[in-house]
Amino acid sequence: MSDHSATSPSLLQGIDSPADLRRLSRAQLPQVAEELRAHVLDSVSKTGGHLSSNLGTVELTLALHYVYDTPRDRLVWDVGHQTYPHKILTGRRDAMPTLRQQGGISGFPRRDESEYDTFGTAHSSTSISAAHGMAMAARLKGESRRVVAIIGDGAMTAGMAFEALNNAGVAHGGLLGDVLVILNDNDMSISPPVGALNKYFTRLMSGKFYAAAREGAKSVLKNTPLYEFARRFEEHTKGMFVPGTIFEEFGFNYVGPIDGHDLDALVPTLENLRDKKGPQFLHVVTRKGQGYKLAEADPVKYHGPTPFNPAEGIKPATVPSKKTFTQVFGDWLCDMAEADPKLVAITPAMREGSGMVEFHKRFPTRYYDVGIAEQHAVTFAAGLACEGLKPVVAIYSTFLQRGYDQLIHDVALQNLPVLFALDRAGLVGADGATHAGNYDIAFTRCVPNMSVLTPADENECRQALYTGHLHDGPVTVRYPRGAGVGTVIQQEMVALPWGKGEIRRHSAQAQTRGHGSPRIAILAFGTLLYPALKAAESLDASVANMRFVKPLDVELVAELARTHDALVTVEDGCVMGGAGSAVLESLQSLGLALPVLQLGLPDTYVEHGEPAKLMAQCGLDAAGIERSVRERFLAVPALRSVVNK
Ligand SMILES: Cc1ncc(C[n+]2csc(CCOP(=O)(O)OP(=O)(O)O)c2C)c(N)n1
Ligand SMILES: CC(=O)[C@@H](O)[C@H](O)COP(=O)(O)O
Ligand SMILES: [Mg+2]
Repeated sequence: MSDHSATSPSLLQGIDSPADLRRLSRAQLPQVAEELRAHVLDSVSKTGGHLSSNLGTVELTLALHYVYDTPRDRLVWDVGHQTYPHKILTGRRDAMPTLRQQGGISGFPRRDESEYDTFGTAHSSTSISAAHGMAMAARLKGESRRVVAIIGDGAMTAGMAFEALNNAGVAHGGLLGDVLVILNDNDMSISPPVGALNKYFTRLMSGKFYAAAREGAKSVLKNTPLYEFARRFEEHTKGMFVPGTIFEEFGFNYVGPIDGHDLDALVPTLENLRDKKGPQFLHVVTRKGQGYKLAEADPVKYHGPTPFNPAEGIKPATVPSKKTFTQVFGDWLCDMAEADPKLVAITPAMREGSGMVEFHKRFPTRYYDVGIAEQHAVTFAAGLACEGLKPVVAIYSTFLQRGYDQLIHDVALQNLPVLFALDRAGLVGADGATHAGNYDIAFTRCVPNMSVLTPADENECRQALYTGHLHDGPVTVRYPRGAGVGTVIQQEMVALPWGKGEIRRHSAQAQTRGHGSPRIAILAFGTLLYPALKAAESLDASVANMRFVKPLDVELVAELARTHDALVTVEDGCVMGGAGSAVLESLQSLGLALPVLQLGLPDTYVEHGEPAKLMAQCGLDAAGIERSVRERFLAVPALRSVVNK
């Protein structure tokens, strides 16, 4: 990165809104781009966040806010992980040190954060649908505004993007939306992109065509006035090199590919497209990590780094840290694949995040990265299972939401043995509410044939995955982001007793309910077993590690209900419909009535922040569990003596 800003007064510091940007001359834009890129690198290196994608969208963002009348014109970003330059130009420059921190600005666009964030997002491939909706609304309301969807080549692989193209490219009751779709093609997803579409994009921007376009454009367009430049640029890129594309078949006017780091190409092309009616499609070529050599060389490593020193780059950790649950899964997957040739593994574009790099290396023919296509991932697994294979779908809890109908209709209804390794269960931290895996217990346990396992620690996670793999039906094994308590992981795989929990702590008051001192039992699901055990010490409560939400260990529930005066359920999923609800349902059918306190994630969206602090805020650390138990049972006369201690 060259240091333009060292020699001239800062332009970026004078931009508090896009209107300020639009007052600058075209000749000043390269300096703004340089300062913007430096600001992104500087702030992300301090806060952590999505770096490579943001370095790649600097010029595109600048050109869009320069050409379009934002916020009147709508920019709809896909995924939204590349919106830091947009945030900086739209009044949030000085808030960047708070990015993804508790109480700070979000790492994604949010309608409640800025009027420039036209559509809340973080799950991919929604932009064209939303932009089409906005464009049609403008037509119906008689407003003349432009709507632009900016979507990456990775996000473009999802079926939803094509559903939207299919709909946006034709007239509805004679009305056609004025929508521009910009394909930001950096030839990368989080990991290298996959699939036939990627091959197609590669052909469109292949050395031969794209390089010739750039060179040809330079000579054709030299010394032409602005409007003429734009007109000829489009003609040049369109007519000469890309006679017919798939996007034209969808009803879009395709322009490109153009260099997304060249403001002299971007600004006139956008000006030209801005004034066109109907569905437009602009193919822009960018480089992920542009301008920061280390990120250019390894955009995967710099996709979402934690804080680092930009002068040195990301250093390998010196102290070996505890294994994350993701690593536990990755190790198990390789060991299991070694033992069972029927195992195949699927990721919807999350190879690194799901811990599958090693599996991909060692078992390339049994590894499937299907792109950002969660629905397909699930039904594809169903097909594999129909033919006797044992598919493992490694998927973040939040992204399984995309494949819910497929989970019910294609997998569970046919009782197919598909193992869902559900990573990022519970709160995830800096990504916030969009990525929180709060709902999977509730939405999987209600599906017939599904089994739902909630291991408490690393070793149990390995054994739960093994147990799930052996089971002849659909199973989810859920585990959170990051590390657990750090239990020793036993290499030997031993199946957990199916549908059975275990008592991990006995209250000292080992009596039958109603006699002697009152007793409380905590029924813990998943990793919250450990804070529950801690809370139990001062409460002198019994604690059960339930392990299974479904099939629930009803015998254990009955035993605990008969020998205790109150039950507490604890889980890192939503309270509504969650594991605690399963316990209540079982008590009801057993005809047992006693006070029950359900602890879990609240019926609100928990914002971004540090996971431990957020869990404490939700009352799900040891102190919070203890506090809630005391508060709740203080109101029950029969239990007052135990919680008053
Ligand atoms: C539905 C969904 N699945 C997976 C993800 C995780 N994810 C976030 S960004 C990304 C890659 C997107 O690639 P692309 O759109 O090309 O943007 P780039 O990172 O290249 O800038 C993925 C897989 C997501 N956000 N949403
Ligand atoms: C934007 C997006 O969806 C991913 O990049 C996500 O932020 C990754 O999260 P993890 O860091 O938990 O893998
Ligand atoms: Mg990309």
